[in-house]
Amino acid sequence: MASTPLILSIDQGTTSSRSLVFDANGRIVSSAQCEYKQHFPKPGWVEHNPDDIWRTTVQTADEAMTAAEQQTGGKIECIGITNQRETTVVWDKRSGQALGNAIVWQDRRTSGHCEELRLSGKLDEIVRRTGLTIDPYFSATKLRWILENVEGAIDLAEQGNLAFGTIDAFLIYRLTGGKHHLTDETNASRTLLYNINEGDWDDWLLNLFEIPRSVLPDIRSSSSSFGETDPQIFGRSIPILGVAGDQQAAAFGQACWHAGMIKSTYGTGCFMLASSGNKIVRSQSGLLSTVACRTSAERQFAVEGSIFIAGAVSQWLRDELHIIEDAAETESLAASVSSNEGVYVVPAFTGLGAPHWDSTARGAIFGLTRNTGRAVLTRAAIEAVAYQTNDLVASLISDGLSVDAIRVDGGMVANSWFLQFLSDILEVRIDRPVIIESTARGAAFLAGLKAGIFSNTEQLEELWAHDRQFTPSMLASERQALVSGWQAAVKATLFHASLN
Ligand SMILES: Nc1ncnc2c1ncn2[C@@H]1O[C@H](COP(=O)(O)OP(=O)(O)O)[C@@H](O)[C@H]1O
Ligand SMILES: O=P(O)(O)OC[C@H](O)CO
Repeated sequence: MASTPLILSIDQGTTSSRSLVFDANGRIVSSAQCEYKQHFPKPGWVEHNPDDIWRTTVQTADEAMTAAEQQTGGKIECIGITNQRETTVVWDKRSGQALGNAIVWQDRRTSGHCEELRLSGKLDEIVRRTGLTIDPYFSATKLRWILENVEGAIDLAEQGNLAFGTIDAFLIYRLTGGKHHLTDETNASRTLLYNINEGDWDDWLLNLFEIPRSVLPDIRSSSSSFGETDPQIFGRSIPILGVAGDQQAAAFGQACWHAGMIKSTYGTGCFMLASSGNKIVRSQSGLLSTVACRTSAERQFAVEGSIFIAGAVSQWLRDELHIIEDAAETESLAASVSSNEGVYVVPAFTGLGAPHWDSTARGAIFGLTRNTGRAVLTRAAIEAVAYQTNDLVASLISDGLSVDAIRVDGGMVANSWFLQFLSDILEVRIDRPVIIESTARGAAFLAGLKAGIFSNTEQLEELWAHDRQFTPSMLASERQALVSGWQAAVKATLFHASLN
């Protein structure tokens, strides 16, 4: 019997590293997952230990590969990598050893630097070049911070021995035994150092952030060759043929590559991407322009709304408030009460992202009474994710895009109560696919196309199937009252931030 071609997809996420093996029909054959420690050394700071990222990646990859090969008699033919974006790490090119912890996308330590940039009148030019905005979220100010504050970094950079990367580049470097310092264009487009119009690192931005060009990886398109793994790691060399930032990979895994198609991923944060095909669409209402995955010569783009806290509200309820034991409990608790009783949670724990972009905002709860208990608080926290998505949809609409249906994925979409509420608030059909691991699937698609395991994107489109559709059923008056309550809560939160 001919052996089945298999694809290993490494999904290095904010809270865990996952490895999934897919077959030539885009089905999951095996998977392994390992959570790792989050470091919060100061208020607003979030770090990851790069060795934890490396260890959990190799461990889960090994586990998933062994299981899949034993189960099917097939062989892993290629690897796709997808990763939490913007998170910034530097390492010594000679040893591959990181200089300190990675600064995570949620980290706010560079708020002051961002404020200075805004006040210096650079916003419009930065937006024009990058499609992004000025915010600590992106990599550039984090890298600048490292060069200024991490011992030895600037000296190594001057010697040409310092490497910068988002997590994809770090993993490629280590997996290829230090042979390749590469990133892909979707990850590059999130650094604030990449010119979205020209498709390359931008000298004006490098100069502005004082970043030496020698620290930067070379950029490839997402479905291309990123070298082969060092045989000492998995016992043999395996080509890395697909790399993309996790949100772009999720859009690809959801087959959202025609202009106008929209996906929204609910992991730690929520990231909504609307494909704009081969055009860069410039939002006038707080959304970003970003590079999407492509499989041909023509570059592809998307409009993105980024919300920093989505599934992480469940972790907050579990780990900080201790009012639930498991994220899955939020579904039955939210459904156990008939309304939010006027309670609104604004989970601006790490500032507010799109469309407000206020890195100084902090979380708030409104409408508490002596009667407010864990069920109402949980419901309000989950509802907040839907209201935040509604703010993104309002931005898309005011930018002239139409929103007919949204394909959703990520850990939080296991919560059907949330998806029904989301559909009610958005007044839009929500499609949950059979495979909600779209991120990993997207990276597998990118690698599998390059390897010839999949013949074209039409074939991949046919592999997408929905598990359940959620359609709006709430009374317009009820919806309006809820959205107004949310808007008032956000306004008060922003006002409070402006006082500091
Ligand atoms: N049933 C659920 N209801 C609400 N949130 C959930 C549920 N299941 C998982 N989550 C949340 O989803 C997130 C995990 O999703 P995942 O896609 O794995 O995230 P990431 O890739 O950011 O690490 C966690 O924040 C978790 O709290
Ligand atoms: O790891 P996730 O799924 O929370 O995604 C993080 C995003 O890429 C941040 O931009």
